[in-house]
Amino acid sequence: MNPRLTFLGCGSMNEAILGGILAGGLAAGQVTATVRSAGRAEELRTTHGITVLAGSEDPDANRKAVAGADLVIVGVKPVQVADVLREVAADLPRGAVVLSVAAAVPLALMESLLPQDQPVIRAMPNTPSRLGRGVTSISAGRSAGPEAMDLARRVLSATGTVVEVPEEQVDAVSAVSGSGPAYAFYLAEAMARAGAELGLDPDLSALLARETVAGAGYMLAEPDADASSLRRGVTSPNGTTEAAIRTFDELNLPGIIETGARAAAARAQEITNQLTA
Ligand SMILES: NC(=O)C1=CN([C@@H]2O[C@H](COP(=O)(O)OP(=O)(O)OC[C@H]3O[C@@H](n4cnc5c(N)ncnc54)[C@H](OP(=O)(O)O)[C@@H]3O)[C@@H](O)[C@H]2O)C=CC1
Ligand SMILES: O=C(O)[C@@H]1CCC=N1
Repeated sequence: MNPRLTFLGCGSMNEAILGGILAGGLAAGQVTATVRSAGRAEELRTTHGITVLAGSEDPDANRKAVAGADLVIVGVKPVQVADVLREVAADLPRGAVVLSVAAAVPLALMESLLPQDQPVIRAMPNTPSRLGRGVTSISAGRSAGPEAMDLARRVLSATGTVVEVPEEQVDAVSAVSGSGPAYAFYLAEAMARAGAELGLDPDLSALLARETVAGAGYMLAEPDADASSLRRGVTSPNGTTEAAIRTFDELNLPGIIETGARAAAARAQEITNQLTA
């Protein structure tokens, strides 16, 4: 079966998923997306050849876009999810699976806004999905049975790895892999700055940092890769890398990263509390 997909909202995250899915072979003719602005709609049409409706031009864009959909991927900001679901609730095909990628928006909230038996799935993807190298968690809502979960897994497999987690773990997934690409880019930025401070031309240093983080990522992507043993492979006893890692440990960089991840998860909980108050 060639599922018909609708993306409600198509910014950074949903465009990354869209890119992965189209590269995986789904025909552009199977896909409809909605956005707010006409300019963004035109950009997406030109880039991907899909049908795009803009809310600023057609107030019924979301309602029209869900007609005939098998899978509806909701990718608006968390605070907009409830309004968008309310808007499309009456137009959703009965069996259409609604999959939300929004951080912090609980299944129960989404289910309360949709018809009783509508299958709802909460997902936490990340932007490397565009290259088929993403990792996405999925959590089933009360009416999302094996068929709905299989459809989600099948469609999302084009974007990379798909794992299933209980909903209470989604904030932790978000703190590791949802936000995680930003941590890796942040590391690349810091390495580039360090190189420039050590006297390298800033552009050269940025190139070295970028290629290094990307190259290390490729090594991590090999089957059975293990971050610790790969790190040990670079760290000669009494050598230069050991001096750097010892310094990171003395400054408790792992603890700093854990504190950052805890802040991300706590922020998700705070948003959930605001949305459900
Ligand atoms: N960015 C990431 O790495 C990740 C994001 N997420 C989640 O993905 C969701 C989207 O985030 P992100 O892609 O970064 O955000 P963006 O702001 O990039 O995208 C939001 C999109 O929603 C569109 N939009 C706004 N209002 C409406 C509406 N009423 N109807 C239809 N479309 C609308 C916007 O259109 P326009 O462009 O015209 O304004 C835009 O295309 C969030 O809920 C976030 O938690 C989850 C994991 C990772
Ligand atoms: O920053 C955010 O809120 C979203 C969710 C995970 C990654 N980006």
